[in-house]
Amino acid sequence: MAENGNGVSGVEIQLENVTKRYPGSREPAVKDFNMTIPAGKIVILVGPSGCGKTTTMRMINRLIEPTSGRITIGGEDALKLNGDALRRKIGYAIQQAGLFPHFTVAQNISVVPGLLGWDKKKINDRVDEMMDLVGLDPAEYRDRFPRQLSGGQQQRVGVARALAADPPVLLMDEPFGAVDPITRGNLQDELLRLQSDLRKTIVFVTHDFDEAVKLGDKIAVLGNQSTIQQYDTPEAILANPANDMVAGFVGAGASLKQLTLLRVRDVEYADDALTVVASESSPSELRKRMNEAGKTYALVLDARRRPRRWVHIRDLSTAGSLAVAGRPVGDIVSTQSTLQDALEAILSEGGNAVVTGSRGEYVGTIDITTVTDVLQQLREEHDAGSAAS
Ligand SMILES: Nc1ncnc2c1ncn2[C@@H]1O[C@H](COP(=O)(O)OP(=O)(O)OP(=O)(O)O)[C@@H](O)[C@H]1O
Repeated sequence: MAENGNGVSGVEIQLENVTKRYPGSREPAVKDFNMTIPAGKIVILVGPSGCGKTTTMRMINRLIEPTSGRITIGGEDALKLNGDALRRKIGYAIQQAGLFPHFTVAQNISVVPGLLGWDKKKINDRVDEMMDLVGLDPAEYRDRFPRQLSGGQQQRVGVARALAADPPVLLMDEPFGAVDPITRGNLQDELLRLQSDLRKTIVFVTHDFDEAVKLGDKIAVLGNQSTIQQYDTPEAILANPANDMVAGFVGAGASLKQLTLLRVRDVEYADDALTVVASESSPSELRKRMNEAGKTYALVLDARRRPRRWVHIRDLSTAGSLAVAGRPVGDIVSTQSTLQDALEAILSEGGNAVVTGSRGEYVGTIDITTVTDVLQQLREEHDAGSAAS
């Protein structure tokens, strides 16, 4: 795919005065919709059930024909593109992956390249490349049928299929709606990782505001008939909801949600834990050091300085070696983790969560007061902001 500078392969989409009136309905499902979707960004459409999100999105790839209005994709009139051109330009991934049940994974991923008449070798290479991209080993999964995959794996195949013809635009309709929350979080992380390389223009529909905040460069909060209530960055929407409807959607936990926008590296975490490399010391030496430093807890590291165990000074009188003293470190966060992840780790650890650097090495610890201080500061900034406006 040709890139238009800065590694962006996506193109701008414009919707102008787009209306959809379904036959037999009195009111249009989408009324006079105007939006510019910037090239190479993820734009999320959120809003209550039935507000018109899916109708709006499907008009972009003409699965639904607009009643009136104009849609351009990279400057070209979408309503004038033929089927092949649309498929080349727009990938489409939906909830429950929408895979053909009697096609193998490879055949599913090959559908659009096949329609576009690519030769066999090119298609085969592309299948392997796409499977690697979404983290499925081709040797193992190529010839499986969808029913032989987990829900998360099916979604990955759905994304691979949508990307197979390397379209500049990707439409995703609740693509992770049908999987459990942990798999969903993983799929979201993978999409962000993919997008940092691919820089497609992605339009993504979801009910889930947290998902919107995590994934979106911009979020459009839609009301009935797809009326745009607010179209802005997640930060701006969280800090200043435009009206009561948006505020309701954002929810009372708005400042908590802002924790998903901040990373551990952005805050001042502590780096004063007493640490010891297990193979370089003994329980009695460590006890002496802890007494001198006035610490009741120490963190035992392995030879590569990765955190392994928490020990209380009491554990040291009975332990034979530091490799087995105390208890294993549980949830760990990295400097890249969001404060939301850090908060969960702190709660599950029941105190300090260990922070690691890029190679998994100890760099510090973070506790609940760090998080509550940040929340307090966000609230004060928000109050000052609303007082000023
Ligand atoms: N084929 C159709 N014929 C008639 N009305 C339709 C059709 N498809 C959707 N609608 C109506 O258009 C409106 C918008 O539907 P749409 O599916 O776009 O909403 P949505 O925001 O995506 O909803 P959800 O979040 O529940 O999927 C709804 O009132 C729906 O009943």
